[in-house]
Amino acid sequence: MPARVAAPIEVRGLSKSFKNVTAVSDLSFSVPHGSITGFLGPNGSGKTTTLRMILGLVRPSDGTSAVEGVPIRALRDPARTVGAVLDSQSLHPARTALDHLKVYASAIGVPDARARQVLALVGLEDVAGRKAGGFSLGMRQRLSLATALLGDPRILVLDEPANGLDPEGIAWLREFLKGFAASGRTVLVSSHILREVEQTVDTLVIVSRGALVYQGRMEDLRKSQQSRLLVASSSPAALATALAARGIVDARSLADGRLAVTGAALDVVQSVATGAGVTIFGAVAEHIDLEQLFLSMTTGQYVAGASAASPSGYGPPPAYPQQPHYPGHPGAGPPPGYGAPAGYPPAYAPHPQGPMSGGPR
Ligand SMILES: Nc1ncnc2c1ncn2[C@@H]1O[C@H](COP(=O)(O)OP(=O)(O)OP(=O)(O)O)[C@@H](O)[C@H]1O
Repeated sequence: MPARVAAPIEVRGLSKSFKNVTAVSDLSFSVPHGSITGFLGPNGSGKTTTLRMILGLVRPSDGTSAVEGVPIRALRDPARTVGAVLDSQSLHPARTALDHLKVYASAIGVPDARARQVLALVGLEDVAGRKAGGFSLGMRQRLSLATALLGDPRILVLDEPANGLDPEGIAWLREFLKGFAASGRTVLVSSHILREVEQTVDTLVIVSRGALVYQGRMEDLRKSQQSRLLVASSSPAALATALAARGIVDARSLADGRLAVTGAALDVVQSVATGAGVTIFGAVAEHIDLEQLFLSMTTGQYVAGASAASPSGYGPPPAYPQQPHYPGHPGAGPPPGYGAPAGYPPAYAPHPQGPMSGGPR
């Protein structure tokens, strides 16, 4: 029997509390080899803390994490194994892109020539001699990524790399990551916006309040989306009764008088209506998009799609507007630094972080 190949990243029962804040709670998941795994969750749901624990920068309160089967500190060649971009520090503003990379190249023991190679990989070769202080956010993100690539790692860990990028930057990142994974390598990328990574990731780990709410393939999540028919008829009550008699029990009245029917095709609804003497005036299919599904998983809140007249009767009763959830800040709204406008205040500036830099907190 072939030996079991260790997952690129595996966490088991990982937990972290900061004083009275539980940031991560009994979290287990594994990142499949060759995947682009999206690590999704709202602000404050414990993503950064988890990534920092995986990278050995935060000491777990409980549980374990492994990179290619071993704790990160036991890796023989960490820079060749995993490259990371976290958002904790800023680039030195007075240092050129090339110099910045050379400093890191020397720290991890790779030749200076690699600095130019990674600049080319991220499309920054033309600005190699420019100071990072004058870089746009997108350029800084690319430079951070270039730094993470210096060791030619098999695994990339990226914390919200699309944050603040324009659509062109996001498209570029998507293609870059797909190319990286297509070469048999693995990506773990966090985001608080599913739509932002929807076209990039093939596997999902979704967390809410520090705990796992979904792990699986993107494709399976898509398939699990149920669409419903919004039916306008001469008698919604009679139609609901007739549908129930045919075993179609998920039919709910909407505030606008339509019936929302789940689990039946239009021709079936039409034939049941005809049999019951009910006239159908019109029907539209409502599709729940993934972002709404994501919101319902992570906040317990269902937000109606644009095509829906009303969300009533669908999922948990929505209370509009609903406060986002910030663990550790019950009812207090966002903690300082959260919900910051687009653009990177210094505390959020991305920074490539070699897995061995800094000690665990
Ligand atoms: N060093 C720390 N000291 C105290 N509390 C912390 C610390 N780091 C994180 N937390 C708290 O832990 C919780 C999870 O934070 P974390 O940054 O891991 O979430 P996140 O999902 O990455 O959020 P975001 O998307 O906003 O970065 C939050 O309530 C946060 O305030």
